[in-house]
Amino acid sequence: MSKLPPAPPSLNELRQEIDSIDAQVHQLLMSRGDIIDRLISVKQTQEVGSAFRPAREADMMRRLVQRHRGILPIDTVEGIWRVIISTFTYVQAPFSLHADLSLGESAMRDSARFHFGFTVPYISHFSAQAAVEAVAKSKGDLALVSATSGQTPWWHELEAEGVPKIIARLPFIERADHPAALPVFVVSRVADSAMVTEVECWSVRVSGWNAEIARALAPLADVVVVPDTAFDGASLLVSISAPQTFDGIKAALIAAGASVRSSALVGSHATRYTVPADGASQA
Ligand SMILES: C=C(O[C@@H]1C=C(C(=O)O)C=C[C@H]1O)C(=O)O
Repeated sequence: MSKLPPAPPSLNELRQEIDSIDAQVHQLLMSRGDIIDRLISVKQTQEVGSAFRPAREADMMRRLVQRHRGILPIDTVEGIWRVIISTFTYVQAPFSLHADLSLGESAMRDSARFHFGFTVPYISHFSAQAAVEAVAKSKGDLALVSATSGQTPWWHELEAEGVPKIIARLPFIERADHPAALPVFVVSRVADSAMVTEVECWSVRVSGWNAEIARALAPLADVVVVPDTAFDGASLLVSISAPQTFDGIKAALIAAGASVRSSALVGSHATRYTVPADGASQA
């Protein structure tokens, strides 16, 4: 006599399993919240501007993607953790997001909501300059500005000591079809020790700027350019990753015929991290 195969679980049993998992996930989130009070005192969150720790967050997002398996889309996992991390940062020290909408509203709003959720207050500005100025006047607010184009050299506001700097580039995890793919710089005031310095962002003012110089620079660094009438030249925001160095970029600019009038480090961020279509990730 052959044995009957075991009966499949009933729908009710499967739903009980899901309810039990949901209760555990919720319990774990509440336990995560219980750590915050202790974290605030150990980390001295109140003393620097923002509780946002870009180095830690970039590392957490990379590890999340590396360990992910199964049918849940990576977009969903990334979005859930962005909301968890941002909201926990917010409950440590409330902050607002100042988004520059001058290059389009919907993609910027999607980026803000995907990376920071709906609890963090969202404030619209009609220029990058205004968003960055609002952050400069605040203790720990964040500005979101385009990382690839600009209408004004807003990064001049970041040149002095003690002012906000570029602290991150979003999305943390780049890939084709990212639901919030707009390249965005996050500008804020954070503790120096919390900065991730893999990619340096330099404000460089040059005279004698032309298409040939732009072509010489293109393979060496990512550059946002706006005309600078005062110098009959251009204001550049140059993102430099190893093995390139600022001195190397400066030498390339001079060799191509530009004069470098001034330069200042205006921030830094984690190395861009890309997940190719087949799922394996690479720095
Ligand atoms: C919890 C911290 O503060 C923030 C919140 C984080 C989180 O919720 O995991 C991580 C980094 C910080 O932006 C921390 O510094 O570890």
